[in-house]
Amino acid sequence: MAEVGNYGTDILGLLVKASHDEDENKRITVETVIDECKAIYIAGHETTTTLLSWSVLLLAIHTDWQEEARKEVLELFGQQHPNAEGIPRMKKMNMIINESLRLYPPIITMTRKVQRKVKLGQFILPANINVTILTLALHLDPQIWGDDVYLFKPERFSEGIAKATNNNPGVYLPFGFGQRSCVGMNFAINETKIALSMILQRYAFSLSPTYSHSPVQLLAIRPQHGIQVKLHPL
Ligand code: HEM
Repeated sequence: MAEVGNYGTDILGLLVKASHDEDENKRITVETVIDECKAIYIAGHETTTTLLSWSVLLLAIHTDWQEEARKEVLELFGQQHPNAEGIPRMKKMNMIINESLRLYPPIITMTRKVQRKVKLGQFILPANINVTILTLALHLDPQIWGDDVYLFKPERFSEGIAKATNNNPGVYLPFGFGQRSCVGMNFAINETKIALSMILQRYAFSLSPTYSHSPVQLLAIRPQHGIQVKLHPL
């Protein structure tokens, strides 16, 4: 139990603490606390769920990578729950997640407001317009990724994101870029690694013939009819 006045150090605790700040100028309203909770819930739930779903689809199709991932999970954790020492050492899993996020970024566009008139390449952008960045178009550009751009090839990321993008961080944006990039990135990646590991420890899975491919944008890009896989207990 938290003591009175001690709200804990998780995000909710920090928000509640800020709503009780003695300095009126720093204090936030209860409405702001509620808004922030809604933002975190919405930004954090759909996105991670869809990443996990598309990763399962890709591994159900590419069973060679599923085997590679399972081998890594069993080497690191055996049948134990994934732990804090092993999770950062998951190289194959990282490659698979990076490639899933390239092909199926849950958030496919981002918007930035132009604060003041600025020259961007050959364009002059006036102040107060919104610029939309097409994440998906960048992720599927053959000039950046090569002619095999539509293929699931986690080996692109075998030497990290910088190498895969030729040191151009602006072409791979699953979590955005700059000061307003995703605050939940590490949390989401760890959560996905844990969930996938626990599935791989227990089941082999293959794509069901009833699956029908139909990505649809409902906030995040999600599979319209779900993802049906056949589970084979190990
Ligand atoms: C696979 C999972 C996720 C993906 C793909 C994702 C993607 C993104 C993207 C593209 C942005 C916009 C960044 C920008 O404009 O540069 C964003 C912002 C944000 N994300 Fe995530 N996100 C994920 C998980 C999460 C989780 C788990 C949380 C919270 C626990 C979260 C909280 C937020 C918040 C609060 C923002 C707004 C940040 C700001 O405006 O300063 N996200 N996310």
